[in-house]
This record gives sequence, structure tokens and C-alpha cells, in this order.
Amino acid sequence: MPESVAIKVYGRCRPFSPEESKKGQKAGVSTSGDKVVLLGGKEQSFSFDGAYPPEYTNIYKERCETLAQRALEGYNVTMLALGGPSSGKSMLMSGTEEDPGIIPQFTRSVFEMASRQSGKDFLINGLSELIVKSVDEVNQYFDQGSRARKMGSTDMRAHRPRAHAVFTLVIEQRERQSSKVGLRSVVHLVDVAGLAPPSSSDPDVQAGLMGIQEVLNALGGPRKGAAIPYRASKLTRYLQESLGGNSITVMFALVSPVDKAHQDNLNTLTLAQYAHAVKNKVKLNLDETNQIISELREEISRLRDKLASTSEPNRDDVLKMEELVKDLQIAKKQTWDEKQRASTRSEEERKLNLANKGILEFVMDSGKKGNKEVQDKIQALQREKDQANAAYKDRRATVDRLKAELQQKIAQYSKMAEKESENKALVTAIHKLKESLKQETDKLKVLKQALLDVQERQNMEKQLEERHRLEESNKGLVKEELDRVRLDVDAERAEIQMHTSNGKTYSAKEGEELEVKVSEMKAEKSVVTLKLQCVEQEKARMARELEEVHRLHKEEMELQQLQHYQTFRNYREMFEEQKAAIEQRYRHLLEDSIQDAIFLSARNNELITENQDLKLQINEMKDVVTKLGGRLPASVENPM
Ligand SMILES: Nc1ncnc2c1ncn2[C@@H]1O[C@H](COP(=O)(O)OP(=O)(O)OP(=O)(O)O)[C@@H](O)[C@H]1O
Repeated sequence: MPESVAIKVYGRCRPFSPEESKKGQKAGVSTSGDKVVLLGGKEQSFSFDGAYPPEYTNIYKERCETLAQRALEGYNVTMLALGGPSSGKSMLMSGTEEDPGIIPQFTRSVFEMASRQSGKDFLINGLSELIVKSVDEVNQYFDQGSRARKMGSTDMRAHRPRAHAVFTLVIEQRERQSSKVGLRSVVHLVDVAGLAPPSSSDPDVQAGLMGIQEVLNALGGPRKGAAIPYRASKLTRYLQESLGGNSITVMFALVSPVDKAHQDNLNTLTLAQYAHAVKNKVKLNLDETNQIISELREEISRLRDKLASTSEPNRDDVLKMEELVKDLQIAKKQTWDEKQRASTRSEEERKLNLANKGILEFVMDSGKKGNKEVQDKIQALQREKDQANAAYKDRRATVDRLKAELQQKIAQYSKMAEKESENKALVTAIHKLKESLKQETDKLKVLKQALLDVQERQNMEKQLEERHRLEESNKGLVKEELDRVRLDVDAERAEIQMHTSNGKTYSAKEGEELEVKVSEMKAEKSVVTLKLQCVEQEKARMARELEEVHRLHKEEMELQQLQHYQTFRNYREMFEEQKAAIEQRYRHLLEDSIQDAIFLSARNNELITENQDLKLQINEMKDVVTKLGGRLPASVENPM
């Protein structure tokens, strides 16, 4: 049961800017308790759920943090900043690096709270499509969006209303060890572009502003009770659940402190007053995708059995089947696994792009030291892959076009052309198209395989190159070490020889020291040799691991190929069934037409005979009448 929850509204007055103070601008607003008071000739007071004076800095902690918890419990949440130009909306919602606003703080709370809930999986889709895994990722996307949105000057005197900003997080969650239905909540964090005179040149921004005003008018203002014009703008369509629907909504009515902003402040507070009277219908959002999918599957299988049991399928059933399959495809895209797969796919694509770039850089600076031949090979394979990709795309387009044409012809055929010759032409066209489709599909398969082969070869080459580099550098290190030991020994030997040639004799103590030195060097040499053996062993181990990875990869590829083959076979069987049904229908039509032709030809012969008999009778009558001296009427004289 939805729970009736009022939209919470808080007034907020920003501080005077240094420039405003310097110019000695007059104050136009004060706050007292839950009230915001507009000063001036006639004071106007507006009561809300709270009112924050300029010096207050703890709004997030006090009003927003608990909403992160509610969002994680499965409730939709909206936080909306409304106000005239330069009233402090961006400062409140986005803030600055030193003083972050509601959006960055809220996303941080969501991730922190989610990470504390062990035993649950979360899927957080930021900006509607991108699955985000960390606060930093969210912030990065948010910054990009903010930069794109900033159109107007930041000079407070020269404000142009800029775009509305809606930052949306979709939070999906499920329990890891349970089949319980998951939860899915949507969070909208909205900065509505300045409620200003219609000076904006962007009709979409203006439409959004007007839309919000009209919706609030109809929800809690003078037009209360009238139909709510959500469809008036994109913004209001998007925020339909936030205003009067299923969402816990908090609105911040932002006012500028200067009396020059009186009209903007009055507009803002009046609208906020309307919002204060609105009650939303809030409920827990269960993610029932899996249940819907199994219901659709059951219905499809029932219908399939029904269609299979009759030789003349009912057209409505066929249409319904198509609809159900479409629904199933849509529902499947909503599953957790599919979303994760999509997310992984886009992540892999991104990594691949970066990897390609990285390889190119590596190629450029490794000309001197790297294995030039292997690098050239990698580049050539990359080119081959690009070409194969392009060819694959072309073929794919041809196959898609042929498929579409085939579908069209089949549809035409099933609508039953009147004349047999047209039918024949269509059947011939269908056969031709089928043939071309088959050929193109085969070519496509070959291309796809070639593409996979190239990719695999490219990976192998990259791994070989890496191994080669490691090997070379290890060898270099060991060689350096051995050379050093050898040089030491040579130097020592040369010194001894020099001394002895100069007639120097060694005492027993010196001989002993020299022997110790020699044995130390021998030990050092054997350590280096041992290190070399270790490196060789490590190399052999890595080679084995690489082979294992390659084997697993190959097995996985074969499995995938088998699955693709199975899918292809299923499609072919389905296609063959449809073809047999169409041909059978065509044969029945042909047989009926032949029967009709035989019947009509027999009937025609009968009529010709009857006609001849009638002509004979008429002639006989003419003879009789002529004999009797009479005249026949003209119509009998000249029978048709
Ligand atoms: N709480 C605050 N403390 C200090 N300065 C603030 C505060 N809120 C807003 N300001 C300052 O007031 C000016 C206007 O604020 P802001 O850009 O957030 O307004 P806005 O309503 O988003 O404007 P617009 O809709 O026209 O883009 C900025 O210079 C901002 O730094």
C-alpha cells in the first residue's frame, strides 16, 4: 500500500557576496524559525518545514543523509533545488571541491552505506546507462555533465538561465544467498535552472520551467484539482514520480539575500508554498523482472504448443506470439545479469581501446630495444583486424538488409497475392533471397571466425613479445653479473702476476687471504649460476602457465562456437518450419486454383454445348416460322 508522504520544503537564503556587500546592497530577506520573510514595503512571510539562514552550513547532514538510507531501503528519492538566478542552487547541489554540495555527499553516503551491507549485491547505474563502481567514477561523470551544462557566465550580474541539471542514480540490489525479490530505487537530484523571466533562448529550458510551475500549480496551487500537466515538458515527464507520485521528495527553496531579487524570490517562495501542500504516494520498489520473465516464458510455451497443434495457425495467435517474444526480449534486458554483462562489455571495450593505444605507444618507443619483427607483426595483425572488422560490418549490413527484404516478401506473400503468377514471382524472389541470405550468412561466419583467429593470434603475439622482453632483460642482468665476477677475478689475477713478476713472494698469511678471496668469488659465481637456473625455471613455469591459459581460452572458444552453432541450428529449424508451412499453404492454394480451373473449364464446355443446342433450336424455329410465312422479331433474328 502506498503511504501518503508530504513533500518536505526548506527555505534557504545564501550569504551576501563580497561584491553585493561592497556595493552596499539592501537586504531583502530574513529567516526566523521555519519562516522565510520577504522584506520591503509589505512584509510577506512563508512557512515551511524549516528555514536556513545564510550562516547555516549543515544542511546535508541534517536533511539529506537519511535519504541515502531510504534509497538503499528501496524507496525513490528526489531532492530538488528551486530558485531564481544566483540564488545558490548550484552551490547547494554541487558545491565546490573544498565545500562539496548535496550531490557528491549523497553519492558518497550511498556507496559507503552499500559497502557496509554484506551479503548483498548492488548495481548502481549513474546517468541512466553507465554502471558505476565507485564514488570517484560517479564524480567524474558528474563533473563532465556539469561542464557541459555550464552555459552562462558566472558573473552574477550577467546571468543567462542555463540548462536544468538532473542527476539520476538507479540503485538495484539483491540478496546474495536468497531468491527473494530484489529492490530497485531511483534517485533524482535536480537543479532547476533559474526561475527567471522568460529571457532564455533555449525553448527546452523555458518549457521545463513553465512545466514545473504548471505542475505545482495543479498539485497544490490555484489550479488544484485540475489535470496535472506532466506531459507539458521533458523535465516534468521525467519528474512525474517526484512531484505527486512515488518518491520521497525534498525541495529546497533558495532565495538571494538582496532586495533587488525580490520578484525572483517571491516567485520561488510562492511555488515552494504550492509544493508544501503536495502529498506523494510512496511505496517500496520491488524488482519483479525475474518473475515477469518466467510468466512470459510460460505464456509463450503455451501459445507455441497451441500453434504447433494446428495446421492452420490463427493469425491473432501468431501476432500475440510476436508481442510476447518482444516483451520477453525487453524484460531480459532488465535482468541483473544482462545489465552486468552489458556493463562488463562496455568496460572491456574501454579497456581494449586503451590497450590498443598503449601498444602503439610501446611500439613507438621500443624501436631501439624491442623485437622489431614481433612489433611489426602486431601492427600488421592490428591492420588485418581492422580490415576484417570493416568487412564484417559490411557483410552484417548486407545480411540485415537481406533479412529485412526477406521478411517483407514473406509478409507480402502471406497477405496472399491474387494472381498465381504474382505468387510464383514472390516464391521465386523468396527462394533467391533465402539463397543469398544463406550465402551471406556463411560468408559472415567465415569472417567472424577469421576475426576471432586474428584476435587470438594478436594476443599470442603480444604475450610472446612480453616473454621475449622479460627473457632478454633477465639474460642481460645475469650476463652483467657474470662479467662483473669475471672482471674481478681477472683483475685479481693480473695483480698477483704483476707482483710475482716483480719478484714479490707471498707469505703464508697472504696466500691464505688470497685463497679465501678466490673461494669467495667462486661462491659468488655459483650464486649467480643458481640465480640463472632459477630464472630458467621461472621461465619454464611461466611458459606452462601461458599454455594452460591458452588451452582454457581455446576450450572456451570452442564451447562458444558450439553454442553459436546450436543457436544457428535453432534458427534454421524455425526457418525451415516456416518455409514448409508457407510451401504447404502455397500448394493448397495451387490445388484449389487448379480445381477451380478444371471446374470452370468443364462448366464452360457445358455452356458452349448448351449454346449450340439453343442456336440449333432457334434455327429450327426460324425455318418453321418462315415456312408458315411469318417474320421473327429482330432479337430472335440476331441472337447474341
Ligand atoms: N552558501 C553559500 N556560501 C557562500 N557563497 C554562496 C553560497 N551559495 C551561493 N553562493 C555564491 O553565490 C553565487 C551564486 O550561486 P550559484 O551559482 O550557486 O547560484 P545558482 O542559483 O546556481 O545560479 P544560476 O541558476 O543563475 O546558475 C556564487 O558566486 C556562489 O559562490
